[in-house]
Amino acid sequence: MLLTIILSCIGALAVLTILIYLYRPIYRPKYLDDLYDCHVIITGGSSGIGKELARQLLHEHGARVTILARNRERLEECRRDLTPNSSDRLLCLSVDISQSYEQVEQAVQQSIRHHLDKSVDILINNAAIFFARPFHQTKPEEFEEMMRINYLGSIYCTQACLPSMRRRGSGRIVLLSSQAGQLGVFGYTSYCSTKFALRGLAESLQMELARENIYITMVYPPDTDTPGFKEENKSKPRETQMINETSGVLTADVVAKKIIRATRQGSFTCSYGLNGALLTCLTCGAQPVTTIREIIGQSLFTSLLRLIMLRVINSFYKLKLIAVLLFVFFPVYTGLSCYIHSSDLTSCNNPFNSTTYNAETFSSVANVYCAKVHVTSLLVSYYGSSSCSATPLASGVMVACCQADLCNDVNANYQVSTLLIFGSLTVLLKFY
Ligand SMILES: NC(=O)C1=CN([C@@H]2O[C@H](COP(=O)(O)OP(=O)(O)OC[C@H]3O[C@@H](n4cnc5c(N)ncnc54)[C@H](OP(=O)(O)O)[C@@H]3O)[C@@H](O)[C@H]2O)C=CC1
Ligand SMILES: CCCCCCCCCCCCCCCC(=O)[C@@H](N)CO
Repeated sequence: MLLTIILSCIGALAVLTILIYLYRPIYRPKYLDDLYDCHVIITGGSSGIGKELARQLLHEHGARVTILARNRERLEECRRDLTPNSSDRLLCLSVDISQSYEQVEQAVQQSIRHHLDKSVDILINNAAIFFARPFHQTKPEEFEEMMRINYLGSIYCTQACLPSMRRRGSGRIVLLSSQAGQLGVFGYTSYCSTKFALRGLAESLQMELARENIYITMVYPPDTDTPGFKEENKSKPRETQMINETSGVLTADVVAKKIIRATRQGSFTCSYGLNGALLTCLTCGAQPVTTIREIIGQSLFTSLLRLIMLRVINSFYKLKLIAVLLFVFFPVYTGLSCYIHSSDLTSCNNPFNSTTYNAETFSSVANVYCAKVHVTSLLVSYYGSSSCSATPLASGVMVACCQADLCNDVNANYQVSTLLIFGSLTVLLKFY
């Protein structure tokens, strides 16, 4: 008996050892301890995520940074912002990374000369353009331009930096993708394609470069509050907005911090929040891994995630109808209840009673809330963290909170009725 137990223990251990050996991470990059005096090139570093990366690398890590972007005024403003006392640690060069390889190469050479002939340690391919628009409203030239900047621009910069990294035998290359580089999203026919292209590039290139101690990091942020994002929002289809809202909005500061960490670790992927982790696990495909945690997570959970994703996608396909229902219902309902409760509401500071109120601000505020309500109910039901009955409740609470936002003074009657009406609406939608 004892012998059998001992033998099976040894057997189990042997199997485990073999499994761990077979499934060890494909490569293990060395952690970059010290970024002081590191030579970093950031494309699109004059705005948003790129600018925040430049700021943190300069001021928190003491790196030497070169920013490549087109607009000279924005570059100059950025230089003043980041180094008010002017410093030779920051070089800003005006170049369009999508025009020609030669121009990009010249800029990289200039950067190397400027930073005391140090070869490039880290290249961050961050520059991109983006907009959300249905396929049939997008011109062929717009597809071309986006591909040229987002994809070819990254190729040119990577090719220009690689020789010096190779010579030294180490380097890190970061490619800014997006959650929209992990799944197709309504309105992103042009943008998604460029980000999917980067994924193919990253997987193939990593296979070539791992033996040379050069590691690639693909970054998949959700919506991030940047000048580019604000511009994009001016003409975003509602469907795109509602889908994107499921992942929330981050600040450039948070996004940049994690990019720097992932780059130092040499992780192949860098994602954000619960949706990010789930999407990265679901879309792992044939990409390399650098940690045992990823191997276990991906091999155990991808099939389950596929099932959940099918439900999520199903709701994305039906968004239009749900959106119409909600967008019609919400303003009408809120208008009515403002009218009914107008005496309660006058006592508190709410925007609907102020003189600046007009129909347009009213419906745009209402629309944002609608999206949030819908998204909350989606999340609650898909993550299965609560039963069906929790969904309308969560939405009701959400609306109640939104209205408390509008009206500093919390009015109980008003909110209870909101909760009930919205609760029943969400139940209807759920069964539909
Ligand atoms: N903000 C978001 O919601 C998200 C962004 N991302 C990705 O993060 C990256 C940065 O986004 P974000 O900070 O919002 O972008 P912004 O639009 O705020 O900034 C883009 C930067 O890229 C530069 N740029 C654009 N085209 C070129 C070009 N042809 N040559 C050189 N530089 C160029 C711009 O400068 P100039 O115009 O002067 O050339 C600017 O500095 C992008 O790759 C984006 O796809 C991913 C997920 C979400
Ligand atoms: C099982 C897993 C469930 C996961 C739910 C899926 C959620 C998808 C959200 C997609 C968000 C895309 C944001 C793109 C932002 C961006 O890149 C732009 N701002 C720039 O153009």
